[in-house]
Amino acid sequence: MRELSDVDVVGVVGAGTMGNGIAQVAATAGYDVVMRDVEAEYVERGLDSVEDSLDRLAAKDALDEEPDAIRDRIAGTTDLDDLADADLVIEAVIEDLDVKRDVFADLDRVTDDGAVLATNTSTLSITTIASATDRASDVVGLHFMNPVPIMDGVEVVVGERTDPEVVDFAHAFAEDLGKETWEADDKPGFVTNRILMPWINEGIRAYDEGVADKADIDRGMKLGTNVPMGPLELADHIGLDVALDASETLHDELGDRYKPAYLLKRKVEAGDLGKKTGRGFYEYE
Ligand SMILES: NC(=O)c1ccc[n+]([C@@H]2O[C@H](COP(=O)([O-])OP(=O)(O)OC[C@H]3O[C@@H](n4cnc5c(N)ncnc54)[C@H](O)[C@@H]3O)[C@@H](O)[C@H]2O)c1
Repeated sequence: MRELSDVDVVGVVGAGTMGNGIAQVAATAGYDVVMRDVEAEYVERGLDSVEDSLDRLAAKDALDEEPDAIRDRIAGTTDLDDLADADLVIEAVIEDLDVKRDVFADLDRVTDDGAVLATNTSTLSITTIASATDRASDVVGLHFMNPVPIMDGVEVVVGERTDPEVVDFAHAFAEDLGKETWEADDKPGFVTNRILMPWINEGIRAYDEGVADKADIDRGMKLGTNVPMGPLELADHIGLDVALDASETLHDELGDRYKPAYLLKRKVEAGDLGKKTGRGFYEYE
C-alpha cells in the first residue's frame, strides 16, 4: 500500500484527544474510518467529541458537507479485528512504549501485508515501536498536532527501517487531509517536542519558584514572544499526563538539556546575533 489512491479505509487506534481528532480529519477528507478503543465508553466519548467538533466547524461554515455525512463515515469499535480492512492504521494510544508495542504486534497480525502502520507518538522511538512487528519498513511516525482539526502541521518521523515509499506516502496522506508536513529523523522528541518540552517545563518551574503568577507567565510569553499560548496554558491543553510522559522520555534519552546550547554560544561569539545583525540561525535582508 504505497499509493494514496489505494486507501479506502483508515484505522485509528485510540479514541482519545488525538485519536478522535485524527478520525475526524480523515473522515472529513472522505475516507472511511474505523476507530478502536478498549472500552465502548471511550469509543462513544470519542465519537461525541467528533460530533461536537464538526458542529462547531459547521457553525463557522468551515465544512463542505453536512456534519452527519462526515460523522457517518466513522465506525467505532472495541474489536481489533475490525481494523482488518484498513489500508493505513494510525495509532494514538497512551504514550507508553509497552502498550504501543503490543498494539503494533496486534496490528501486524490483523492487517494485510503492505498496509501502512503509523504512530502518533510524541517522543517514543518509531524504530523501537516498529521492532514489535515483522514489517518495520511499513512503520512510520505521523505526528499530528493538537487540536488535530485546527492545527495545520503534521510531523513525519522516519524510523531506521522505514521504507522511503512509506515516508512519501505519509507526507501525501497528511497533505490530502489539508495539512502541511515536515520531516524528522527518529531522535527523541523529533523536532517539535524536543524543543517544546524544555520550554514547557521551564514555564512550570518559573511558576513553582515564584518568578511570576500563572497568568503573568503565560501573558509574558505570549506578549513577549508572540506565541499563541503560554507554557502553562499549553501544558493544560496538551494534557499534563501526556506532557509528563513526553518529558520523562526526553529526560531518559537526552539528560540535562538546559545548559545553553554550544551552537548558541558560538554564534554569539561570532557576532551572529539574529535579525539585528542580519544573521542568526537564518539570514535576513
Ligand atoms: N495530547 C496531545 O497534545 C498530543 C499531541 C501530539 C501527540 N500526542 C500523542 O498521541 C497519543 C495519544 O494521546 P492523547 O492525548 O490522545 O491521549 P488520551 O489519553 O486522550 O487517549 C488515549 C486513548 O488510548 C486508549 N487506549 C489505551 N490503550 C489502548 C489500546 N491498547 N487500544 C486502543 N486504545 C487504547 C485510551 O483508552 C484512550 O482513550 C500519545 O502517544 C501522545 O503522546 C498527544
